[in-house]
Amino acid sequence: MVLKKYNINPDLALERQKCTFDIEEIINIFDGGKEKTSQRRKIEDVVLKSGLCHDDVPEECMSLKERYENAVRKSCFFSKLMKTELQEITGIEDFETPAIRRIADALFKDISPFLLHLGMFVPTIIGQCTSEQLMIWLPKALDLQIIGGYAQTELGHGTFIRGLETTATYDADTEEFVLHTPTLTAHKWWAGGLGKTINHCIVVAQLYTKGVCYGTHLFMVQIRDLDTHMPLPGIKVGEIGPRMGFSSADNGFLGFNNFRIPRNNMLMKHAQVQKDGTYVKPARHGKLTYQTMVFVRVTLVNEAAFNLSKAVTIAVRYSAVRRQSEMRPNEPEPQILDYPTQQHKLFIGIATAHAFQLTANWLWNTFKSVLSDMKKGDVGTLPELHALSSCLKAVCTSDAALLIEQCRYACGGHGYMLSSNLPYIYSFVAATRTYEGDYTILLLQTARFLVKAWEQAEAGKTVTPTVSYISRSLKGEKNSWRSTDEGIIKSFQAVAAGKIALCVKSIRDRMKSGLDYEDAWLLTTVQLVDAAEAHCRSVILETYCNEVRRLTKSSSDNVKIVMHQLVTLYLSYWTLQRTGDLLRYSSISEKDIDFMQRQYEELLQHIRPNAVALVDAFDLRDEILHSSLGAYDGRVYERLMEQAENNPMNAEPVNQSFHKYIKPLLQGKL
Ligand SMILES: CCCCCCCCCCCCCCCCCCC/C=C/C(=O)SCCNC(=O)CCNC(=O)[C@H](O)C(C)(C)COP(=O)(O)OP(=O)(O)OC[C@H]1O[C@@H](n2cnc3c(N)ncnc32)[C@H](O)[C@@H]1OP(=O)(O)O
Ligand SMILES: Cc1cc2nc3c(=O)[nH]c(=O)nc-3n(C[C@H](O)[C@H](O)[C@H](O)COP(=O)(O)OP(=O)(O)OC[C@H]3O[C@@H](n4cnc5c(N)ncnc54)[C@H](O)[C@@H]3O)c2cc1C
Repeated sequence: MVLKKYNINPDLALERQKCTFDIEEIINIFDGGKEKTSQRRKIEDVVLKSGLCHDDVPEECMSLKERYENAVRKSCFFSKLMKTELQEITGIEDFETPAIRRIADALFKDISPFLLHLGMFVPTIIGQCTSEQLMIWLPKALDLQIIGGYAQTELGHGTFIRGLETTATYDADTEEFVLHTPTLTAHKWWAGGLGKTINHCIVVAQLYTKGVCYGTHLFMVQIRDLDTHMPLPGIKVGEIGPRMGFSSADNGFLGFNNFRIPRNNMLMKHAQVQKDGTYVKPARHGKLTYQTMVFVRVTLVNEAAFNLSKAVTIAVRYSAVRRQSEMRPNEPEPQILDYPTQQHKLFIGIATAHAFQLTANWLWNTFKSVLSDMKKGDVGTLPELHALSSCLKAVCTSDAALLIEQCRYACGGHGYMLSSNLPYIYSFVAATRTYEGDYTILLLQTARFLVKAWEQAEAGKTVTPTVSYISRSLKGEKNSWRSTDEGIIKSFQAVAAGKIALCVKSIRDRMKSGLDYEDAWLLTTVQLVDAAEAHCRSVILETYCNEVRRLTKSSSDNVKIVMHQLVTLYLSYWTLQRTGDLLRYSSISEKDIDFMQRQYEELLQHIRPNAVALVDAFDLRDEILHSSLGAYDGRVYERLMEQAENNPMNAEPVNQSFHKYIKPLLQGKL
């Protein structure tokens, strides 16, 4: 749609006059510097001027088939743009640059069928191929001569990778692997792009050679003819059907009937099958084939932050424009943003978007540093990265989904309109809580690491920095509540330590009463999930505080003030959410809680004048927001009416169903 130009709504104009800080300063902080901001804006200009974002009818009014075809069209032209103009004009060659990710949303209100190509296919080639394999597939994949996906999940198994049923059996006579789908439940299910778009696929299958099963490994498989796009003989492939979201992409199913691929199509960076069928196991770590999942989990923390920033921008701008009810008899209707309960719903969204974005950046740097250790042959830092990326992916996607839904509630009935974009943002983020490792499963992975860390600390060994609070707790350090940043973080660490201690105790007590370790663990899993969540909270709180302090060192005082107000709001909010835990594991008193409640309510008032400016500082263009409620000019009612008038349902005054059914019904002739 072409966005009509309106004058700024006067309420929003006034809000912007109240701003106490330089918005550009905050924008630069989140972009990573002035230069990065200007580079991002340049990329956005190129894409927006390309005309690619235009749809003749609103996407939500298209059929599923039309939506898919429209998204393919845009993906192809966008890919061309990335290879040509974007590279030439901005000098950017890296597809994963956050700027490309952001502007992609101007093209796709839902998602691109090419997402998995860039999000998982290319990263798997980079992380799992030998240098010879890399030279064959990477240039083709980057140049989009081949388009791929990642087919791991099956109809019967997603979480439990070791339970996957697809087999890849090595035939030494022909030096080929035979891929086979032995049962109904062994069919690959869900892979993005698989339904209709891709011609290649990374397939995860149980490797058999010389009659022995060596567990799951990765294989590069061509599934469609490059010219006709017909499925190759021995391949059964299709689309799995309509979903809650992801409607403009094609999630697929895939079955193999003794389908042969060359030996060299096993991705052999870590494990190999030699020509005679001899298996060479990975030298360093058994789970290196899971690396792409770790990469995506890291990027999903960024997705949580970005999508939450979109939702809260929409809801705050709308709340500044919307007037409803009265605070005192006969007074004019206030902006709904003036209600403390509305501020309570929304300001935590702004603070959380900051917290998650800074945590995402920190996690990305940790990921890069672990990769560089691994390149040198050191896999010692991988378990901590796995534990961190697992819990942060789980908690950030889950919190973001809840807060996005809260933004929708904050917009009342209009938030329910697809044109608000809130339902799209929600359904996208809701899926991220499940895919790439379900919430519970990933927290249990972190819990495993925490219990081990506890045992190591008990044995007097040094533990990694993110769990050093465990050693302090074991040494008997008592928590004394202080309502400072550091004090609150320490108390949250005391909560995590207390919960881990109880888990360890429960497991041991259950074992003493005769259970084996597996059963004792299983019966403790409710507590273990809780402990891992508590650990994750302490990591986010600490990272957020540290990063704000570091990044605002040379900022103006006004930016320091407002960024720190958000940090304090975040700390107070979580303190009040977790009073039960804090009363149990820290020395917080009822008086302290009263103080925190008052502080929280005062902060809402302090932040109120800057609320619109703070969401403006996410610097999200209208074309990215796609929202009738959240546009920069605040012309909510004009846009809602515009959308209604453009609704294809209104193209004819009388729908044909009247003549076919209603009239005969009215006349008793049906
Ligand atoms: C042209 C237009 C384009 C526009 C687009 C714009 C471009 C932008 C591009 C970038 C975008 C980025 C966004 C990306 C979005 C991508 C969309 C993704 C869609 C979804 C994809 C998927 O879902 S793929 C499938 C994912 N599946 C899972 O995650 C399954 C979850 N299950 C597991 O991970 C495992 O089964 C398990 C961990 C639960 C258990 O595994 P297993 O049984 O094998 O292990 P154990 O439990 O026995 O543990 C043994 C031991 O190993 C450790 N461990 C486990 N996992 C790991 C790991 N990953 N790394 C390291 N170590 C691991 C575990 O902790 C144990 O350790 P111990 O020391 O023994 O305790
Ligand atoms: C939109 C979308 C896109 C996707 N894209 C892809 C893709 O491109 N490629 C791909 O391979 N896959 C993809 N997936 C699949 C996704 O990775 C899986 O759905 C996800 O990993 C969860 O696995 P599952 O569906 O088997 O859930 P299940 O494991 O069946 O989970 C169901 C419930 O059981 C619980 N549960 C399971 N095991 C345990 C346990 N051990 N302990 C306690 N509770 C347990 C879970 O917590 C959950 O509540 C996609 C999924 C979605 C929704």
